[in-house]
Amino acid sequence: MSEPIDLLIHPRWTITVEPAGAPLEDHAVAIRDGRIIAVLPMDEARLRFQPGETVELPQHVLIPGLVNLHAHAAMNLMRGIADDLPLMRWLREAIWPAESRHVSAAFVRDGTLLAAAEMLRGGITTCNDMYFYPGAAAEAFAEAGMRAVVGIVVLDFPTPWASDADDYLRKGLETRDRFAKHPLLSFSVAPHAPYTVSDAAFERVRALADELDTGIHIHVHETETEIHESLATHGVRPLARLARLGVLGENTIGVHAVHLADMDVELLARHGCSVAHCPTSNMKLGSGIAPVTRLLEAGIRVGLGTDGAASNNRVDLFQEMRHAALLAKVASLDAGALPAHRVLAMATIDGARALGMEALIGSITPGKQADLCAVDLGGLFTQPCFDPVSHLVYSAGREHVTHVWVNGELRVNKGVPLLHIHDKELLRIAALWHTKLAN
Ligand SMILES: CSC[C@H]1O[C@@H](n2cnc3c(O)ncnc32)[C@H](O)[C@@H]1O
Ligand SMILES: [Zn+2]
Repeated sequence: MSEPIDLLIHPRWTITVEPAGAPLEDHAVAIRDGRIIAVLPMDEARLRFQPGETVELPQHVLIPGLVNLHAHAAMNLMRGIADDLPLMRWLREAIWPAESRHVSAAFVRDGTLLAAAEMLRGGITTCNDMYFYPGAAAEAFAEAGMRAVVGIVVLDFPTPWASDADDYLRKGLETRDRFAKHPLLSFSVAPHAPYTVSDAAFERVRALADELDTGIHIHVHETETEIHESLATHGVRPLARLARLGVLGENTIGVHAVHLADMDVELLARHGCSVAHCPTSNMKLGSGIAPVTRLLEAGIRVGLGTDGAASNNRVDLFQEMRHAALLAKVASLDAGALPAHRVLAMATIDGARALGMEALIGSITPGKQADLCAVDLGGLFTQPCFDPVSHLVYSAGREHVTHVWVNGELRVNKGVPLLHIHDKELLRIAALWHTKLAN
């Protein structure tokens, strides 16, 4: 008697990511109740299972859904609003003034919906987000059916969302309680950066993260200015200050980590921190090149992030994979630096590990949730195909993504998103905000 299952996916290649190894050919992935229950040769799958549905993908590669380890999803509404500026001028002269005028619950909900649609279509199934009005972001991710870790943001200055560090934490906690039972949502504590958060607020951040057993998500060592200012104000480099305040730990994700002395790498490694590498944002803001090879050699987990659409200006992990691989080679003048399979692991299982979600997502492994992405390698631009992993990183793009599943639910089918909200409506929303922000 064959076992009933909900779905059998039969791609040409399956890249499980873990265990690492050559792509599996002519295998199938069996899914029941949103979970992967087996990865096995198709011949065996035909005998063993009675699927409710079979999806044949004869020229596709199936990979785990991609994990965006750092995003400000709502900033999709500010794509292209201020280009070609370095970080501090970009923030102080353009972005923060625009945010203080326009950010609201409606802004965050609409912007996050747009970003979720862009991410899902590009194969991203999990987003580690950090933005104001986390409740509005959570609503949008839930509506889009996308997995997200929503940041409880903390700054020491007032914004439309909250007045001071206590207010950010109190409102963030209320939001977390509101979504506590949601199957796709979880929360982290997200102090913005060392230069916007006081020692006293960091102490509350650490206490809250300990109490809730959540991660900490923070921008660190993005520019040299940040380090000089910290030395002038606190007498130590930002990471040393965070270590002193107890903010560094196995659940801490440091975003950017571009300017690192040996002592900084040593601190990250000793505390078991992870790094969210955002190569495109680092290039576009002229921040520099993160020393990814050094970080990996020190045993530090490195995942990939897009950052927000105002500093990228795409929310596209295929782009980040390619940029990460190419930048590492340029930085070290070593073509062997960051090979394709390592970069794919960074965009999947390493991101999942950084989020403490490796038991749930990040690889095509029995027992994990069925967050999956199919990429069509049958077209002209990906011919011939000697190695699908090479094509994923160096040749293909998000335009080749055809199917995306989250928890076994189809979110993109043959390139067409299956969201409750249609593209036409999303375009109308974007146009409305464009008018508001332009005036
Ligand atoms: C507390 S909500 C997030 C806050 O961060 C700003 N932001 C966006 N990108 C970056 C970046 O690369 N470095 C530092 N801060 C960034 C965003 O505009 C919000 O104000
Ligand atoms: Zn950021």
